[in-house]
Amino acid sequence: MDRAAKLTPHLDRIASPADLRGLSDSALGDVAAELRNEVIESVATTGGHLGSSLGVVELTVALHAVFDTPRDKLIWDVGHQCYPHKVLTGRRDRMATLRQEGGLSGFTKRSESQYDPFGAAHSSTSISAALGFTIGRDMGQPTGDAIAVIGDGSISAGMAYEALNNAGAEGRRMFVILNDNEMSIAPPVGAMSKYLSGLYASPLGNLQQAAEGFEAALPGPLRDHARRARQMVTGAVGAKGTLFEELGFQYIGPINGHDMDQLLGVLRAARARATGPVLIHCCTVKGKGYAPAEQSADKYHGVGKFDPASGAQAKKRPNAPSYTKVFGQALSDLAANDPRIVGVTAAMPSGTGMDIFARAHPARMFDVGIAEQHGVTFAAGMAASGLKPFCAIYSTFLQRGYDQIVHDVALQNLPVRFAIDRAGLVGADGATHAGAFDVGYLSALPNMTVMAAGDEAELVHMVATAAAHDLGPIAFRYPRGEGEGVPMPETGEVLEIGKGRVLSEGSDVALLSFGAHLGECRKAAAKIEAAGLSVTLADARFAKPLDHALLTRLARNHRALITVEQGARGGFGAMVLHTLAQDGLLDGKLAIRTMTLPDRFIDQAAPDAMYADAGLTATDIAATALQAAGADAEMVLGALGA
Ligand SMILES: Cc1ncc(C[n+]2csc(CCOP(=O)(O)OP(=O)(O)O)c2C)c(N)n1
Ligand SMILES: CC(=O)[C@@H](O)[C@H](O)COP(=O)(O)O
Ligand SMILES: [Mg+2]
Repeated sequence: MDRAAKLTPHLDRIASPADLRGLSDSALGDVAAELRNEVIESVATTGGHLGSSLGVVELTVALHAVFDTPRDKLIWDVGHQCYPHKVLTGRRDRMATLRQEGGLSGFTKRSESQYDPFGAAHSSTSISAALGFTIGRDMGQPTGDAIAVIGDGSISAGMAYEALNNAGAEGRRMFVILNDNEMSIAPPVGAMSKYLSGLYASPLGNLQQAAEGFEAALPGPLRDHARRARQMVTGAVGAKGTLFEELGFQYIGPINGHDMDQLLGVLRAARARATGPVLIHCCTVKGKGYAPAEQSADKYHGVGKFDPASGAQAKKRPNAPSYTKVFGQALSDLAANDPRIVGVTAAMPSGTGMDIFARAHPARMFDVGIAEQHGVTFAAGMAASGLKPFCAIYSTFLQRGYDQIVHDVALQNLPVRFAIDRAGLVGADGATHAGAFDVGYLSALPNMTVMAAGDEAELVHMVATAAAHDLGPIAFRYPRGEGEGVPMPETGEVLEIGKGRVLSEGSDVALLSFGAHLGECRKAAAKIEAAGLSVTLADARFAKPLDHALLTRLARNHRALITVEQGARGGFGAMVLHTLAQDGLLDGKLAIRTMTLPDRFIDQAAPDAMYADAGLTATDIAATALQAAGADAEMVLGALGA
């Protein structure tokens, strides 16, 4: 993109936030206007979280202009709205690398910049982190004020209340900016959303807003008198404090988060006067200033590359249905004949396919907001009542509800069905969103059944199996994106719990796949056979309970047994090792290798590149198998086409 052609004279002068602090208020407005266009043009070439970023352009400029970042700690909740922040904090020239291998993260990240004091991506952590920094400041650490910017969706999560509760009680000076754009990924749900809308619809709210606007325009001493008068009036009419004031925060707002004068006035006043925790309620528009985003239902929450002139997104034709769509449709079909099936999502109906289910069964899909902990125990209550709840939560976000899975579901042996999307490596969202740990953290639980779909047809069978399984909790995992393009069954067959399947018989090497790396294992098998060894390829289907008969057969009849999974150590391969040891099959004759994700976090890249980085390509699998089977180096190199 030819920068000269874009004419951003004001933005060009901003090498760091310090350069904002010498500008006039109107010049700051000019920077914001150019910054918005910069974000649109940049995300058009990379894709990413456009809507949220456009909603905080003025807020970002004002926060960096008023506060002394990086000494003052600006903490973005989720961090998906941080693109304007990244442009202003020295990363403008790297925005073209956003969410790509070796490039900028799509979220804030400590290792990326001193202006990113706290990493994010999972929501609702910013107030807790800000309070932590505040304690640090008060105990003499070299840090200034802490400012958490949290959205109306993110503030619906329990963790945010834990933090508000604690911060309100601590009573220490810190700032929370509630960025209220009346959107989560989908339109917001929950009583909190209604409450916030009420705050700026209330007559008092409007009066307060008018008074504050008037106040902010007054010169210093007069402004103090006006403020005191307003507080007396609101006090006199017995104005009920907002929830936030009841929790010990000074509440300011609602203010217009796109009005630079209001923002600057309120932030300057708050910074000058705050002696305790302050919450500034900022009303913004998700996708602000870009018609295609403002007009779209999801406000361009997450977009691919697009034409900035029209907003038209580059749509590539899928080769196969996505696992998400296959799940949503399979569940909808089953629910048509089973009134006990209900669905639960935590603010991600479209991401999980629960939107498909909701269109078919609107009264049976429950969106609990960003509240995975509540969602799991809510589903447990449904199961205890006799319903068949399908709790559809991404692997990475399910981590948020782990104790609820242990304590409320597994321990009580309640038949909650967990539909775990985004299992394995997810690509552009990087390490924070990797679905790496669910197999380990679920297989460790008594009563839990853990499945993984080898392809999209297997997913249909697993949905049917889960629906039929009333004996206790059951989970099935599947990756982000398209399936393998295999023939699809008319309906799902109910699988025998704990039984795997053999896809091809051999005698030298056994490849035991768990989940969607089955395709890569097929390619590896071909390479191993090309090297002259015969291969048994099996799909375990279950990590718990394991198929002991299959394991015994593979262990007894092969020189080498290789397990492969799209997950971290401590998952499927570990379960196999436990079982082989218990079954006395670790006799020293069998060469065993467990192929997992490595013991490190893997940054964003295309999924194939991430799996290559993880050492899980077909070539890696073949090399591992051949070496385990005692093939000489020449044979291995030959097989690898090296
Ligand atoms: C624990 C967790 N659950 C779900 C998500 C997925 N997610 C990312 S952004 C988002 C919506 C956030 O809404 P809001 O805080 O209002 O921010 P906005 O996008 O409106 O700026 C969700 C659900 C997440 N990042 N973390
Ligand atoms: C910011 C966030 O956490 C979500 O928007 C997430 O990026 C969605 O992931 P998918 O794109 O895989 O649905
Ligand atoms: Mg929002």
